[in-house]
Amino acid sequence: MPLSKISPLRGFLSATVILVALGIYVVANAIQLGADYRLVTRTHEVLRHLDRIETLKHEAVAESRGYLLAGRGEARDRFWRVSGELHREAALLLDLVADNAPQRTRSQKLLEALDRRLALSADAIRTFRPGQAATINASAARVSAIRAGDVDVARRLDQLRQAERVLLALRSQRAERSAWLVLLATGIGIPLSLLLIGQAHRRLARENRVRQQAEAAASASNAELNATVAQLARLSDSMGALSHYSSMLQGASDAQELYEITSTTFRRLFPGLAGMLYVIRASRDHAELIAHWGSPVAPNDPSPEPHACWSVRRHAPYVIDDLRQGMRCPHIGRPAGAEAVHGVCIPLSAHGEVVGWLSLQGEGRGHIADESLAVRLCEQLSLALANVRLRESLRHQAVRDALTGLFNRRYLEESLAREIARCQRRQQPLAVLMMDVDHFKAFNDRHGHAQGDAALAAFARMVREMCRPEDIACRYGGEEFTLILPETDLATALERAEDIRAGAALLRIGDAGGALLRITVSIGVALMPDHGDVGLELMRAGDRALYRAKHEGRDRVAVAAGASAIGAI
Ligand SMILES: Nc1nc2c(ncn2[C@@H]2O[C@H](COP(=O)(O)OP(=O)(O)OP(=O)(O)O)[C@@H](O)[C@H]2O)c(=O)[nH]1
Repeated sequence: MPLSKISPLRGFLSATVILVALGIYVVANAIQLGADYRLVTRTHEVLRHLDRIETLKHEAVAESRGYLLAGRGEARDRFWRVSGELHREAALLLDLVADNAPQRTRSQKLLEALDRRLALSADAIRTFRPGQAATINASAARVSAIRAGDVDVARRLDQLRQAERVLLALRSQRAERSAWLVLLATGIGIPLSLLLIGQAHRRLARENRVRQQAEAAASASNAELNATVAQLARLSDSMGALSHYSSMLQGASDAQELYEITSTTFRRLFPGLAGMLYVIRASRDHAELIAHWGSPVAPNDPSPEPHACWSVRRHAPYVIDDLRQGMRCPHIGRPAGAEAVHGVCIPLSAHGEVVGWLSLQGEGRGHIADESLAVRLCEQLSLALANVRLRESLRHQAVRDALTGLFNRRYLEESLAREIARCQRRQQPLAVLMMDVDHFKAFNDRHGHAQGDAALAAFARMVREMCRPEDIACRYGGEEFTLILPETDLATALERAEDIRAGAALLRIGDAGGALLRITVSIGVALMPDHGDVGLELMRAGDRALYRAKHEGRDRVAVAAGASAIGAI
């Protein structure tokens, strides 16, 4: 298997095994080398002893000859002393070669040869008599034995030396081989271990890198997943908020409720932002700030022109990164503080027409958070606004007279019955004024139908302006009008009727030629409970009083018959 394919664990294990085996081998070889060294040292000692034995043997022989030739006693004494020393050396030699049987045998034989040779010299010394030197020479047999002994000793010494030298060579060779093998094993084992460790380290580093990359990828995908989950949660919250807002808007009965729901919803969903809700008036000449929430960070025009907002001009949300520097909508003033203010204006469009806009503003620079949610909320608001307007318009059409804007006859009959019941419950009076424009046929004939319409509208406007909020002004039909005055007694009713009559007489209706036309009205007054307890009864009584006012000369007020003290004014 190539080294690069070995796993890091295997690599480290193999390197450890090699290093341990190498260590054991080196220790074993060191022990062997130690033993070899000791043996070599001993061989040198043996050789030294052999040299010493040879030297002592030569000394002993020389001393014996000295004694035999010169008869000096000192030479004889030295002979005995050297002989003793020679024996001690020989004993030491035997000790040194005790574990080597052949050398031991050779050493014993050398010792024996020495003993024999020294015995010859000792014998010659013992038999020597001063002045008898010539006798020695005469003993040829002894001389021959001495020479043979010398040769024998020399031969045995050589044998021992040869054997020790062979041993020395063998031991040196073995020690050298051991050292070389240690070197070889170390030279191979250590680089191989290092290679394995390096390879394992490299693989480990690579695996570490791969693991780190995998961990980084896993953590990135984890973060991505978390972000997606958070986004989904936000989306779900947004959808929930949107759905709740939508259902609340659908339940709203009028525009005012829409504004309140919108204000509450935006305050909750966009807590850091101030909101301004503008609605363009039906006349489209200006917009009106009809609701606001939060603390505005810039001044806002309460009644700007519709085109004062860029979102209306562009029919799209308009983001302002910083109100201090960017292209502000003209309806937003310059923020007073030094801090950046960001904002967005979102148009409210329904059925292709912009009906208003929502302006959101907050401290700091940039886009508002969750702008898309704000846009979708505004879409819902636009639809709800259009629906409420449509509903109000239909309701208006159903109960209002188109020419005068007053309530129509159907509404009159419904509300009269309701108001009578209410006043009866509270034991309060209720007055009904039946009003009719005098000689209106003649007015029409003289000035035209359009002028007639204008006169009716002008009269209706005047009546409406003179009404209290609880009064109900209606066009009964043609040029006839009815005014219901709840909780009004006869005296007050007559006062109000007289005010209307006088007001009508003061009306000036301009014709095409610039002339100012005048009208007068007659009014009949009936009172609940004096003239009846039901609507029809009261209206008939009022009608009769009106007829009387006409009959008595018009431009006057008459009270229905049966009323107490007050008669016609
Ligand atoms: N211009 C205009 N005329 C209307 C309207 N409705 C009713 N008229 C007219 O009002 C006139 C009512 O006339 P009459 O009922 O004869 O009464 P008058 O002329 O007002 O006379 P007196 O009520 O007796 O004073 C008729 O000519 C109708 O055509 C309307 O909506 N516009």
